[in-house]
Amino acid sequence: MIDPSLPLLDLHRHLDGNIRPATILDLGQAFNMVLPATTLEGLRPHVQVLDNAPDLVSFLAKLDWGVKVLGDYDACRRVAYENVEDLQTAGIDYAELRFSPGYMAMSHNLDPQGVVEAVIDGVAAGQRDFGIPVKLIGIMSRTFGQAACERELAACLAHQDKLVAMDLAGDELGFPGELFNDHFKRVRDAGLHITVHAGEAAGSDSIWQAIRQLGAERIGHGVKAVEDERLLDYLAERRIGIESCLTSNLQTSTVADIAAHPIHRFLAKGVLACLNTDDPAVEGIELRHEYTDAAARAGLSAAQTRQCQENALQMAFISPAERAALLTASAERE
Ligand SMILES: O=c1[nH]cnc2c1ncn2[C@@H]1O[C@H](CO)[C@@H](O)[C@H]1O
Ligand SMILES: [Zn+2]
Repeated sequence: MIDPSLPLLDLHRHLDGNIRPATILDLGQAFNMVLPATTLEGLRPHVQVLDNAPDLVSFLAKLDWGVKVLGDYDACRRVAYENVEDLQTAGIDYAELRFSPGYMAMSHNLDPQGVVEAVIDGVAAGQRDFGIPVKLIGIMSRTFGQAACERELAACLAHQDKLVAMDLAGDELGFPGELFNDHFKRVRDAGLHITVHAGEAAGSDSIWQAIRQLGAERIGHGVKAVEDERLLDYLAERRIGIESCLTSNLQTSTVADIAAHPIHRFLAKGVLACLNTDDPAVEGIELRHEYTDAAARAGLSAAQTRQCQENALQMAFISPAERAALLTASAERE
């Protein structure tokens, strides 16, 4: 359930995991590309998870067509802009949109730094037109190795004043966090916030690693924290929040069933956990679905979903004044 007197925040949302199927068709045509289908219905099974994927890497393959059609910087600008429009349609009051410039640049040999600029530009135009506050998080896609992540990091740091944080995403089992210790030292030196995808495909050790070696202040997914009581205590004490994504965790087979998701354990332990979408277009869901259907299936009460809304407000990479403004705006809506 969503409490309308509190703001609705999406803190874990991949901009490049939320490219509209209609836009994929349109851009595919504009760049003379052969897509697997020429109609929306035909394209859907190639860009959306219809049956749960057997594992994370198979799930992630569904994001590929979205970035394959990014033939120039205008295309990147367009998807960034449409992402802000989607926030308005979804009734979201504030979002942190994350993106992997190297992944977006890859298919057409774009310059990752040009992609960063186009995304910043498209989101700024979206904010002007739709009036939704948005912050950007740069992603290093671990799937493509250390050198590719160095290029992504350099592209992001060239515009670090326009980004609020850095993240590490992609194939967690194939590319453990240890490979990226030096990258995150540079992120810390730059003074950006840090959130890391951890404990999704790999176990609780990966979460400890993200906190102790990478400097994570928040954890994306963190499902496997439930294996380690000491870690749960540590997360609660240090107020390291968990960005939960219930439907995503089902679709990647991280959990067998939403009813088995550990979010209620996190909340019972006093861990700051909140609900998020992850890759809305690929999953075929929006944040409202997570707060209503998925939350109900996870066994969350109205008090607990309200707690998630409050936790998101605590976890967001915003100033006290920005937090107060979000609270005032939602209170006035009542
Ligand atoms: O649920 C997820 N877990 C791990 N990585 C993800 C997830 N969703 C998307 N990406 C990764 O994020 C980058 C694009 O923003 C890509 O590397 C994609 O594979
Ligand atoms: Zn994610």
